[in-house]
Amino acid sequence: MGEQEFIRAEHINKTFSKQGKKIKAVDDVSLELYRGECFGLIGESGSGKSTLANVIAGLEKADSGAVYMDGPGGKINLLDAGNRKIQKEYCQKRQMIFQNPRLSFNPAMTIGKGLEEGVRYYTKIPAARRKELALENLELVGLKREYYDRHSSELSGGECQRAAIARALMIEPEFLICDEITSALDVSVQAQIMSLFMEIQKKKKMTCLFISHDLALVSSICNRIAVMYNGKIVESGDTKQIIYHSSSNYTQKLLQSVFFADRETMTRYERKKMESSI
Ligand SMILES: Nc1ncnc2c1ncn2[C@@H]1O[C@H](COP(=O)(O)OP(=O)(O)OP(=O)(O)O)[C@@H](O)[C@H]1O
Repeated sequence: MGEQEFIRAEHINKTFSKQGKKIKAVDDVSLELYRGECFGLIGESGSGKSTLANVIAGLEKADSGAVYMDGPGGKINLLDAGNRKIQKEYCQKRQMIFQNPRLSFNPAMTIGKGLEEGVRYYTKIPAARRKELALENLELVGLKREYYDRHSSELSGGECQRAAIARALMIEPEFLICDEITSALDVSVQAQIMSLFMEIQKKKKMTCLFISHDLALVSSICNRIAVMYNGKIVESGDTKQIIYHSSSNYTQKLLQSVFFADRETMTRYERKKMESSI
């Protein structure tokens, strides 16, 4: 049976203006994600990954392009600004996890209340059940129930990213967008967060757009990847195919720097994952 399409971005363009200069952050990008897959988006810093993700998430307005998903009566364009109902429904289906987990939480609010925010906004679930849900999700990510009453400043970086994952799971999203979720963490903590993330993604069968500049990490968890450079997707498809038979000079350079030059500086976890993935 063929893969079932979950979301499709078509001809996305986004330009920023900075000090009178135009920066083409995303340049005519099209991308398709299958239901339940973890799709990797890689590329160096400034290549446009976050901007593309923000457009797909509905957090950034594109200059042009469309993002299609199944809706009542057929495909709907999520970028259709006129349709607030569609946008609210989509926001309930997707969640983002960012590089800096502390920014996911209001420092004045307890972790528990931070977890409950989305549920309070999107659903009519009563307060007692909201609290139960928050406690259940804290447990799911390996945090004790007492973290419910703590503040983000009282958590380590890794604990805070666990809490951010729990927060993202609260409204049971179908689609997770993960933007460099381990880059701000210590190497040993990165491995723990990655195995937690992979376990949850598989268990909940969520579709995921996983963004990272770390090709070794992405190739260890994603069967399909896209490589971005200068706002464009220079290559996309099967991860192994791209690693072994890349047709793009840029990907080849990226591969050389990650898999060969940096081999010595890789952590044992990264090396093991990379080697088992190719
Ligand atoms: N709000 C903004 N205003 C002006 N320029 C921006 C803005 N956001 C991004 N850019 C520019 O757009 C380009 C793409 O940035 P983007 O953050 O999408 O890249 P990235 O691949 O995610 O990089 P990183 O891995 O460092 O996060 C960069 O040149 C960046 O400076």
